[in-house]
Amino acid sequence: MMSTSDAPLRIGRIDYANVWPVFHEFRPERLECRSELVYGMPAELNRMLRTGEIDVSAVSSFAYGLNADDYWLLPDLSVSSFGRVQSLLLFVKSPMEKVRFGKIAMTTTSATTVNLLKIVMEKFYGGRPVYETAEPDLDAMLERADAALLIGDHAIRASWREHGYRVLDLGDLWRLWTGHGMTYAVWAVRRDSARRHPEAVGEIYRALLASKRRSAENPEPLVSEAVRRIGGTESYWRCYFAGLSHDFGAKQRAGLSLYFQYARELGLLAEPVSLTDWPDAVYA
Ligand SMILES: C=C(O[C@@H]1C=C(C(=O)O)C=C[C@H]1O)C(=O)O
Repeated sequence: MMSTSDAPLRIGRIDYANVWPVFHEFRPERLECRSELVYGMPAELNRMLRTGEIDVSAVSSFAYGLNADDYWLLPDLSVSSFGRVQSLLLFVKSPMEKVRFGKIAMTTTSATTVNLLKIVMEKFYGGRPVYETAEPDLDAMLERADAALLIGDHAIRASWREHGYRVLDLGDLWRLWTGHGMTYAVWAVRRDSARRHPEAVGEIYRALLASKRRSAENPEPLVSEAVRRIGGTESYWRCYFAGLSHDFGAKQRAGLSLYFQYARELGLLAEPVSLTDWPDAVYA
């Protein structure tokens, strides 16, 4: 399904707090072009961007890697970290000795982090666990598995509980083993949509950058909204947002390129991935 030229452009918004700094001040109704937001979990938006049900979206970087020939990156937007993220968490029930060759339950909502976990377990820890995907419910996952991977707000809420498990932060592990940062999500536009609507995509892109800039200057509105909508303390959310980077410069690109290289080495990706920016972004 592809949008026709008079249909509104559909913009995917990941329904997790990690993208708020880019979307918080973004108001599609104030734009000249017709556009609408579509909320979803990363895995749903990944699928919708692939089928053309949406035109531009924050998606898992792994999903970009799978479809790089059909997408362009909106430059300088990402969800990245240089170390600890606090929302990409492996909850470990059994000793790591057992987890390495045991069973790991992984949330259905992710594409980047499930493959990051495979890289960490197989390449760095020399393990070969069995993976299964499951709805993001920590107790149900750990009834049947030695460890469970949650991302986003599901991971944050679970980390606040008195759960008694050991917790590994995937951003931390990646940094520890590689020395690099990691990019979990990027903003991608379908090439066919961008060719049909370059001006609208430019307007949307400028508005996203402006929203990101405002949130970086003053994260306090995000912090209060997160406390109100999700819970936790102001200091938790200040630290959470400060630990994320929403830029996509040389350092983020280096970390993501290494991830794609390792994913290929493990057969998780069939082709090498090049990071190709939307060529008209220079005019936006
Ligand atoms: C930092 C995060 O990054 C995310 C992880 C994703 C993935 O694993 O596919 C996709 C988008 C982001 O939501 C997070 O979920 O907390």
